[in-house]
Amino acid sequence: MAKITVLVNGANGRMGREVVKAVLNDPDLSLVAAVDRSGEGMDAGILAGMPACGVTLSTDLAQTMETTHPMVMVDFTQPQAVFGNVQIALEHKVAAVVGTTGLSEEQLAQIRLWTEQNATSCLVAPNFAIGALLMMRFAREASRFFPHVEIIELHHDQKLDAPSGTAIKTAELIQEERQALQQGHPQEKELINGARGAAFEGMRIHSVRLPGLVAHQEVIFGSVGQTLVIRHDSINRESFMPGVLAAVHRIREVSGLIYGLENLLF
Ligand SMILES: NC(=O)C1=CN([C@@H]2O[C@H](COP(=O)(O)OP(=O)(O)OC[C@H]3O[C@@H](n4cnc5c(N)ncnc54)[C@H](O)[C@@H]3O)[C@@H](O)[C@H]2O)C=CC1
Ligand SMILES: O=C(O)C1=N[C@H](C(=O)O)C[C@H](O)C1
Repeated sequence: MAKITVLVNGANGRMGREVVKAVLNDPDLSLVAAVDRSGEGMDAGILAGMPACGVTLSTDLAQTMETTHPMVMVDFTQPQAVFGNVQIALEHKVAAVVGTTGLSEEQLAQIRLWTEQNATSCLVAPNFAIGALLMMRFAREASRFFPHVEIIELHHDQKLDAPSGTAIKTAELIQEERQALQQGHPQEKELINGARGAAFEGMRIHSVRLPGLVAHQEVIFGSVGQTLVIRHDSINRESFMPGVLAAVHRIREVSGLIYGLENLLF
């Protein structure tokens, strides 16, 4: 069977380097291009801590697509860049696997249109760790019985967006299931701005940023005389790779926009 050819965008970043390594180690995938705004001309394999692979980093995504013709682009860049990157990929009829967070609902709607216009597909996955998908699924289920809930997400201090994409997706899933509820005391007042976290449909999301952390989330439910805590920890970035690889393998078997890895895998 022919290998799936892959372009990694953001190949010099924390996630991008891990994806390059995972693609190089997968016998059914072929890394044909690596793009990043830093590290131009460096070998992607070496940057990822592997032997040289002969793919050097470039900075121009469109031009690189036109010369290397990848089947799939994997994007782990940054919130301000991802929308434009996805447009370039889909207009070149390259299927996109997107881990970068920060896309708005309006942007997702536009991405859906591009997939339709170009007869291709795009997965936007706020979290590729299978344990995180289960944490979100369990939280959604628990909220049927425990409508009082707060989300605490904890990440490394280089993260650009808050709250995390995972926390937003978790809140959206909970919202689908739980009864409408404005939590907290109606007269509560913040003595310091932001003390109660971000408000989302009557629940609160809290963001912690500290060196030493990777990606962690607790969903805390409270009821009379009991609490339930659902927690997931990514202790390294390898935790995301089985999900990324599964998405690269499957993305061309589907069409349109898929939001959430669970909708491709489960
Ligand atoms: N969906 C998931 O499971 C996960 C998602 N993420 C998300 O992935 C994104 C990247 O995270 P990290 O790798 O930690 O960040 P990072 O800052 O380590 O890497 C981003 C890389 O993208 C490059 N870059 C930025 N703008 C670019 C552009 N316009 N064109 C080409 N390259 C560009 C940077 O030079 C950098 O090398 C973030 O949005 C983060 O939230 C991170 C971990 C897991
Ligand atoms: O920036 C990160 O690191 C992560 N970002 C994603 C998010 O915003 O949810 C996924 C994971 O939490 C790691």
